[in-house]
Formats: sequence, C-alpha cells, structure tokens
Amino acid sequence: MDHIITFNNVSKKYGLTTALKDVSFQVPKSGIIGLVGPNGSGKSTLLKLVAGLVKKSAGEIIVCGDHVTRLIGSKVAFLAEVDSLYDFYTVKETVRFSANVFPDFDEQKANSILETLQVDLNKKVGTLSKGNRARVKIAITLSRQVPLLLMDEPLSGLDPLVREDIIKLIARYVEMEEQTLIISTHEVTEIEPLLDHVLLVKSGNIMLSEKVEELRETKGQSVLDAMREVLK
Ligand SMILES: Nc1ncnc2c1ncn2[C@@H]1O[C@H](COP(=O)(O)OP(=O)(O)OP(=O)(O)O)[C@@H](O)[C@H]1O
Repeated sequence: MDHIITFNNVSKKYGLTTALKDVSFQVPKSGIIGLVGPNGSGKSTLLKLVAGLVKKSAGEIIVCGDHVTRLIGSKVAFLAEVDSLYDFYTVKETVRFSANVFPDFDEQKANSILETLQVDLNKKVGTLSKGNRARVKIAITLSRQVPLLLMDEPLSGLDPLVREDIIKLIARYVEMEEQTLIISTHEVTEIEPLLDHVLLVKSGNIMLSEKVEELRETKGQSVLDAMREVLK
C-alpha cells in the first residue's frame, strides 16, 4: 500500500454548511504532509474525518487500509486544536494517564522528550506556560506508536521561539521510516523545510496535492508561491 489515506468523493455537511465538497485525493505513506488553506476552508474537518471523530455525509474514506470507523483510533493519533489536558495532573501523571489510555503509548519516549525539553515532570499542567503546555501535548502525540499522526494547528498562538522549538521537535521525533504526519498550519513558511507533501484546501475543495520537491523542481515554486497562485 503506497497511500495511507484515500478519499473518494467525500462530502461533509454540518447542517446547512458544506465543509467538504465531493473531494477525492490520496496521501502518500510516510513523511510529513502540510495541510494548508485559509480559515474555514475545511482543514480541521478533513483531519477529524480521518480520525473518525466526525461522520462523513457521503463518499468513501480509507485510512491505513481500512474504511474509517471509530476503531481507527488504534492506528491514528490526533492532536486537537483544543487542548484536552487535565490541569490537576502533573506532567508525569499526564504521561502515565496516556500510557493507560493508549496501549501503543511509549511512556519512556514521552518522559525522555519532556526531559530533553526541560519540562518539569512534577509541575501541575495547570501551572505550565502556554509553550510548555504545547510541548506536553506534542510529546504525548509523538509517543503514540501508530502509523498515522494528525496535528491540527499545533503552532497556533505560540511565540516564534516556541514554534521553532516545536518544529525541531517534530522533525526529530517523527519515526520517518514508519510514520506519516499530517500537520495543519497557517505558519507555511516556518513549516515548509519539514514538508514532503502539501495538501491545499480552499472552500471545501482540495486545490493541490503535490510533492514539495515536485513543486520546487518542475515549477520552481515554494509552498507559499503555490498557495498564492491557487488562492488568488
Ligand atoms: N461543528 C460544526 N458545526 C457547524 N459548522 C461547522 C462545524 N465545524 C466546522 N464548521 C464549518 O465548516 C467549515 C470548515 O471548518 P473547519 O473548521 O474544517 O475549517 P478550517 O480550515 O480548519 O478553519 P481554521 O483554519 O479557521 O481552523 C467552516 O465553514 C466552519 O464554520
């Protein structure tokens, strides 16, 4: 299987709002995929459909060789834009809790990432700075030993130094040989050096699904250039 995600004619409506319109695309297996597009274009919806967190209205979604159901959670780690950490746990207890919830969780990896980042494991989550809270969220996601990692705007609301740190963390800890990461972001220029592939969404349509190298070599474009061309 050389594709980890296949969407065939997928639509998603929330009441009267159509968030995705009859989209078909495939995502290559392994590497880092940037999911980009303007506000409200359907990025979160696409990730939630892959993670089995919302139901499609029409079409077919295949992830890791299976039609998506709620059980896809055993193959997909999802870092939501909204934080679901418990303030009353210490960082160490948060890691322990994740190890109890996810059978695939590598507790040693999580503790080692957090120690490298100098996040105090004994601090309560509720007392952490925004940057350290984000680091905890990301360390936990990166410690799931699953084929597919999804991160919905992990850089949003963070200052440039923390963003840089988190981008380095992702580059270092995604198991490139075995995992695929899809990361939605508005910080296109910052994330571009990490990306193997880009998916560009606009008004519920996939406007571009392309290897970043291909963009550079055949069109001489950066991801930002491609976005400007498609979105103008
Ligand atoms: N639970 C919901 N109920 C109703 N409408 C929704 C819901 N979630 C998303 N939408 C609508 O679906 C469309 C796509 O939203 P989505 O959150 O997927 O976009 P996005 O690209 O992730 O946006 P952003 O970059 O602002 O986070 C928008 O019009 C949004 O208002």
